[in-house]
Amino acid sequence: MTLTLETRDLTIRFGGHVAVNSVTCTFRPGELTAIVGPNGAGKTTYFNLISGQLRASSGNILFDGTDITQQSAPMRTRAGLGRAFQLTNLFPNLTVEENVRLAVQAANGTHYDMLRPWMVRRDLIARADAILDQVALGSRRGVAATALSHGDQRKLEVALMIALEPDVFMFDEPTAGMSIDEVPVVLNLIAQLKQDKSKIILLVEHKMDVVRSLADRIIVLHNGQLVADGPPAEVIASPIVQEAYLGVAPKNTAESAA
Ligand SMILES: Nc1ncnc2c1ncn2[C@@H]1O[C@H](COP(=O)(O)OP(=O)(O)OP(=O)(O)O)[C@@H](O)[C@H]1O
Repeated sequence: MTLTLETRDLTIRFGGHVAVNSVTCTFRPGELTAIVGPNGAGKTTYFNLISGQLRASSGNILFDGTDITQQSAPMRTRAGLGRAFQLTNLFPNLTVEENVRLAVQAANGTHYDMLRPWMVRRDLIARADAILDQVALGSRRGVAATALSHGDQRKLEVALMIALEPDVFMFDEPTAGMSIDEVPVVLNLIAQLKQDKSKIILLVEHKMDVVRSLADRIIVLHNGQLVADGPPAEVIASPIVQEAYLGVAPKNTAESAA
């Protein structure tokens, strides 16, 4: 059976406000889905529901055929849902290299062989090195996580997610706050991850140029509801998006769509 991630009538209420309203959607491997919509549409809330940071008021989340609606965020991570760590999840005083090695070890913990510790250790070190190169942090390996620039911290967050070898990669505005020269590194990294067609990739993103360059599919949330779903060109051109998304934030999108 193909791996799928599915939300069924997923809903969350904050008091009287329905932030995510009965969203039904299926995500499949080999597809990068961008989740777009105006400010306050419910994108991050939907993301948090999927990763387990928030609990649904009603509806279900199914991952690989299992209902994970009631599972904690760590359980979902172990099951294969990867979300970029916030800095608070890192060891801020450890170096970049130490953080990545710890994540690689955590991912391989169950396979640890007491009789071959050095052999295993060499494998893990090589894996950590490869990930550091992949995210272009090789030259920053000896720097404490807390001393990194904002852009490098975001890269480290992605490195830790890669280390955990998830089936689902979740990116919430991965280039937010980055300097102009840091952005391509992260976009190339996501494009590289897309090459592995066994992965499901979800991306919350405001910048339409980023969405256009990476997405295989776009879903649009508006007032917590799923209002469009399809190939990028089709969704961007649809009247509901022109009105609901581009219409609501003309300045933002006119700039980024240019
Ligand atoms: N913990 C919370 N308590 C109360 N209301 C919340 C909470 N989290 C989110 N909301 C509300 O839910 C709605 C959706 O917020 P959310 O952050 O998911 O939107 P978004 O589409 O990610 O917006 P943005 O693009 O601005 O990040 C907003 O009206 C927000 O104020």
